[in-house]
Amino acid sequence: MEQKYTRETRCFKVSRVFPTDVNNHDTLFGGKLMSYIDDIASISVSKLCRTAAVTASTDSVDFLQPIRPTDSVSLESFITWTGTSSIEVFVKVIREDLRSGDRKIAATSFLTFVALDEQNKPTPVPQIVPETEEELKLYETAEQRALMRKHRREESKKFADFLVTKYPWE
Ligand SMILES: CC(=O)SCCNC(=O)CCNC(=O)[C@H](O)C(C)(C)COP(=O)(O)OP(=O)(O)OC[C@H]1O[C@@H](n2cnc3c(N)ncnc32)[C@H](O)[C@@H]1OP(=O)(O)O
Repeated sequence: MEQKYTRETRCFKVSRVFPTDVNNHDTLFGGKLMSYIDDIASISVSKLCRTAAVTASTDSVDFLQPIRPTDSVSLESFITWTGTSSIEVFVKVIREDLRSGDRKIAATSFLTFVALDEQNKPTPVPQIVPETEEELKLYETAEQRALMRKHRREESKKFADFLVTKYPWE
């Protein structure tokens, strides 16, 4: 089985917060941050598997700190765990006050992608090898998160079966 070190999947992105990126509280729009998160996570996934892959789920995006126009927003992503075709990615968002240099964790997120072959079917991915303390901690706790996701997915399917697809005006 092919293996890759976590560090080989690590990506980093730093942006300014422009006036078009903020909401009416003058903080970074949550949807913009979610788009940055999905974008960077997908690049870590490509570095791992080098095949097509889709976002299967996002566990949560925990917005811990507001990000203001005087901050920079940095995102770091890396693969924390792999199943057979599924890939867990962790994204850490840091906001830095550009006037003081003060840094805070502004958001964190776990996403799961699934690698696809040329027929768009799930396909096996290389296994990940963690090295640092942070990577090891996230790797060791990943199986538990994968189990919770499996359970949630089953519940979501049941819920979807219950929902109607009729439009309100029909
Ligand atoms: C990059 C983008 O923007 S993509 C756009 C947004 N994403 C999409 O459109 C994806 C839509 N969904 C799909 O295409 C399908 O549901 C897929 C590809 C995610 C899964 O396909 P299925 O045929 O249901 O896959 P299957 O049940 O065989 O599971 C394959 C793997 O995916 C994992 N998986 C499937 N759904 C989920 C989920 N919601 N969350 C976490 N893992 C999942 C399974 O646990 C399994 O993992 P393993 O191979 O490591 O054991």
